[in-house]
Amino acid sequence: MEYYQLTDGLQLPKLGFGTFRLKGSAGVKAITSAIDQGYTLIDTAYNYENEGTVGAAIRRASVPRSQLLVQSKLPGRYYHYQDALDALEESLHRSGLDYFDTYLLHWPNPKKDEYVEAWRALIDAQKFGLIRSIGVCNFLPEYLDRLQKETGVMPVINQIELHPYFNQATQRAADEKRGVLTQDWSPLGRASAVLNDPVLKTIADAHSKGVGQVILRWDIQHGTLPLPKSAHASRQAANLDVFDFELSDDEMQRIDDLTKPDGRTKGQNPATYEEF
Ligand SMILES: NC(=O)C1=CN([C@@H]2O[C@H](COP(=O)(O)OP(=O)(O)OC[C@H]3O[C@@H](n4cnc5c(N)ncnc54)[C@H](OP(=O)(O)O)[C@@H]3O)[C@@H](O)[C@H]2O)C=CC1
Ligand SMILES: O=C(O)C(=O)[C@@H](O)[C@H](O)C(=O)CO
Repeated sequence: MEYYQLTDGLQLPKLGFGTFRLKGSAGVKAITSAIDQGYTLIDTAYNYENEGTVGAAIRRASVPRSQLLVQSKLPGRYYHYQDALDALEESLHRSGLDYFDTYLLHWPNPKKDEYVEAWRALIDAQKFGLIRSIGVCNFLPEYLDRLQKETGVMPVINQIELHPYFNQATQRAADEKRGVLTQDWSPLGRASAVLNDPVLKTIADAHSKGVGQVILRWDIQHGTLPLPKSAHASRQAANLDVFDFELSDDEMQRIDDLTKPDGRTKGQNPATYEEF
């Protein structure tokens, strides 16, 4: 595995595991399988209602907790300061963990305008030792700058929707300029049409790889960290097996050219979409 170093010093693997919709005993089985196969960064969220499932999988897996990186997220309904700390403690309790390695604000919800207060809670939770690194999801450049301006602390991670049909070139550059690592949610486009794209298929065939593997390799060569989810051991293994080939500049460009202005999978524009 190769690693990124966050600006606060924490190292993250270049690829992690998404867990949205992995719940209950089937979820425990799937997440245990992912860890046993080599995933060390596990992405969950309060709103996935599966932090207990993630904790159970970690206790069953063959890798000690100290060698894993667990990432969860604070939902928008808990952005008042004390609510945020209480929700974080509840998430830790549900997962049976003493700390999260990384912890993110889930959505900016700009109309509600509470994300700065929530950010102050994360800054303090980090000081209390409940979280190692703090970040955000779905933050536009102006929201990142506001956090820096009002609290003096820039997030180290911004997790955003990113796949070949919505490649986020502008947001990626904005994150990089600010020293923020971009993580990619729905990197496989939630198993939508992108997985059958003919350009991706041609490139995949040229490398004797699958389309999913080409997408994840493209993410990593852009310096971002994809979080593919799969309930199936064989796909989990395939999605991790992306470190033995390299896309050429021309192939990278051909994939970049697939982006579409309205390429979001569910139209969730963080300037207008709100989630609590
Ligand atoms: N911060 C945020 O706002 C958000 C964060 N996330 C995070 O990002 C993670 C990933 O995004 P997600 O929306 O789950 O979607 P993904 O883009 O990871 O796609 C998951 C889908 O692709 C299928 N799949 C996985 N691997 C392959 C493969 N190699 N070939 C073909 N199909 C495959 C899966 O099926 P199967 O399971 O049957 O294998 C599943 O249906 C989430 O699980 C979550 O952790 C997601 C959305 C928003
Ligand atoms: O999965 C997540 O992390 C989300 O933020 C959700 O909004 C997800 O994108 C979704 O599709 C909810 O319908």
